[in-house]
Amino acid sequence: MIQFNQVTKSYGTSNNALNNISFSINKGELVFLAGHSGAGKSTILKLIAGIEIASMGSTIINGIDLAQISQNQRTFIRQHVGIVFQDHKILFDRNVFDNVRLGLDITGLYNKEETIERVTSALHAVGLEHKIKTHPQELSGGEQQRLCIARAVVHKPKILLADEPTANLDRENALKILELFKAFHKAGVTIIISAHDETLLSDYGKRILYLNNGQFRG
Ligand SMILES: Nc1ncnc2c1ncn2[C@@H]1O[C@H](COP(=O)(O)OP(=O)(O)OP(=O)(O)O)[C@@H](O)[C@H]1O
Repeated sequence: MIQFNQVTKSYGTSNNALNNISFSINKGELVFLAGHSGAGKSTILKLIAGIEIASMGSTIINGIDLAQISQNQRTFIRQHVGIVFQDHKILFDRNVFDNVRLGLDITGLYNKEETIERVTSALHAVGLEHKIKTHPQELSGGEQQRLCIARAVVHKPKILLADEPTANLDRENALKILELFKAFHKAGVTIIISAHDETLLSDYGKRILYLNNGQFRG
């Protein structure tokens, strides 16, 4: 379902962010991306989401080479991808409901009733249904992360990408967030989670891809 063939990504600086990497991830897999700051984890996620394009090599999602498609097709692919961004991208002038609703904008086809149903169901899935009218500044760090996850899944994506979703959380809250991803995984979603804290990941018995300076190690 996700295939990288000899992918190199350069941002025009002296070192490549990714250097000739190849891997594939099957439909329904849960995979962790581990590695130091600057190793290239976010770059892999951005390539899968079609936010960035590979400089060399091919990035294939569901048999479609992202380098070969039109902007419209790219939007279509992105409708099947949910992203939990590293910098959260929470809008603090809107309440929880409106922040989650933003996740539906990429599809934009829902009437008011469907919108309410989808947002409520996403908030229920992350245990935030009681905070629907709350403003984000009144949420704890863990709750803000749950809000980001609800926004990422509200359009029911087939692929869920999460960039350092456990950063800045204590171990207890980080484990709760990982449990949430496990629940989406059980529901059949393909999930890729980046994290620099390898000790957190090792207990999970899932596949871990270790990155070091834009290449896989081990
Ligand atoms: N937009 C950009 N322009 C120039 N260089 C970039 C850009 N984005 C990333 N890089 C560089 O590419 C390399 C890989 O960055 P990337 O963000 O993928 O790493 P990361 O493993 O996600 O790091 P972190 O854990 O700190 O988020 C780094 O050297 C980074 O400085």
